Amino acid sequence: MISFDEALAHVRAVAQPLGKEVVAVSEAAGRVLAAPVIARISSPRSDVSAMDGYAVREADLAALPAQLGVVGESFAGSSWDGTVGSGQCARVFTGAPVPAGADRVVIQEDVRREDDVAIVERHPGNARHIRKQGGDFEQGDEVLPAGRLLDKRAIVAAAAADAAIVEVFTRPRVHILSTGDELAEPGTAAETPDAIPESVSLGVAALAAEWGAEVVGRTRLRDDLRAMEVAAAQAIVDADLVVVTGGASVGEKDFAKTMFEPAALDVIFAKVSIKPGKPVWLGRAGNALVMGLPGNPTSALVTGRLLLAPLLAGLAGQEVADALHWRSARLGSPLDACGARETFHRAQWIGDSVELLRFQDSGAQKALAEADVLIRQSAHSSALPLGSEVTILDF
Ligand SMILES: Nc1nc2c(c(=O)[nH]1)N[C@H]1C(S)=C(S)[C@@H](COP(=O)(O)OP(=O)(O)OC[C@H]3O[C@@H](n4cnc5c(N)ncnc54)[C@H](O)[C@@H]3O)O[C@H]1N2
Ligand code: MOO
Repeated sequence: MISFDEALAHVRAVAQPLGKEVVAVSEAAGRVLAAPVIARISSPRSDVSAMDGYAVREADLAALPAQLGVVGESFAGSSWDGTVGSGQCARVFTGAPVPAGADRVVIQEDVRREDDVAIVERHPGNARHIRKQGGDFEQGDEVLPAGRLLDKRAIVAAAAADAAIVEVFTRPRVHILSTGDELAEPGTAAETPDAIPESVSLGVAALAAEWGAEVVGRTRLRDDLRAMEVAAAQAIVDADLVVVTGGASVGEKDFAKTMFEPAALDVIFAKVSIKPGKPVWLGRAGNALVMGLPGNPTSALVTGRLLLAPLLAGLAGQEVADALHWRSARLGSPLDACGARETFHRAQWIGDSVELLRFQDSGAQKALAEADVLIRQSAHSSALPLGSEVTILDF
């Protein structure tokens, strides 16, 4: 059995971007840049006011009160092209270009207006309230590098660079096959003895979308090998990555790998020394990758988080490491010594420490919803008292 780090090395080796395409910036949120975004304009485009008020000359504030003639008005979107001379000022609003001649803005709360005269009675302080031209970025600057995920913050920067289109990596197409005679569509299990709601594929689909995939299919299969082979043959044509849930272990009807044998499944790894999720596997069939997750819901979501998320990150153009930001936290409950498998405990933030959930069963579903983080504990490591520092991953 291989270790988690060895499994991750296999994932890294196959997690290469699939292709590139050009999309409208308005459709690009959640995608990964395949080329940098270069600014077509500077931001701000010129020196602009940071406040609503009056553009004045600092020298005119040397003797107070200052009485300044209002000679123009500059708005964001329609500037005034005049010049503020000595003893003059111009009305300006937030985001409006500061007229020539002026070197500071006095906020309107510090100005008394009498007809066409603005009166400044007390010195308004040192803040000039002017955003310098190019203070954020200059025309021609690289605003975002290739490889950057266009999250809610980066998409603002891309649009601010005046990009109508961006080059992004194609999204991996994922088909999820869930296996098991006991599985029923949620909402129909109660009527049939021994049936259970098929829950796992919904979580895997949500995880896949979160990591940049396009979920092209979600199919529930009975443990009928012939029908499973047909579904497998179709899925590897329609998708870049097929995720199979369940049937990963050694049961008589565990056909998750067998169903891909007519498609010449090449197994990259099978079984990883982790708890939960030991039966997780990865292979290739035709042009598609195939990842098998254990059927136990907590095992499926933990292995999905640990191995599927990094695989998808890489296929979608990010780094595998982007999906695994390990950090440290304090234990809010003691941890027993670890067994032979590296363990990923489900835990919850309580204040500023992480507490183990009481129910650690790999079949857990309600407790799964309560797990904020995974605590990583090395195989054979000793027990840890409350307050110890541990390595965690957002779940
Ligand atoms: N003799 C052994 N038995 C088992 C071993 C082993 O090494 N030797 N490994 C155990 C471990 S660890 C795990 S994890 C499970 C994984 O088994 P499978 O991947 O074959 O999963 P199934 O048997 O199909 O299902 C397990 C469990 O999960 C429920 N399930 C399955 N799919 C779904 C779904 N889509 N939605 C909701 N629930 C699902 C299923 O009903 C079972 O209760 O094997 C151990 N056994
Ligand atoms: O790996 Mo299984 O998930 O321990 O039950």
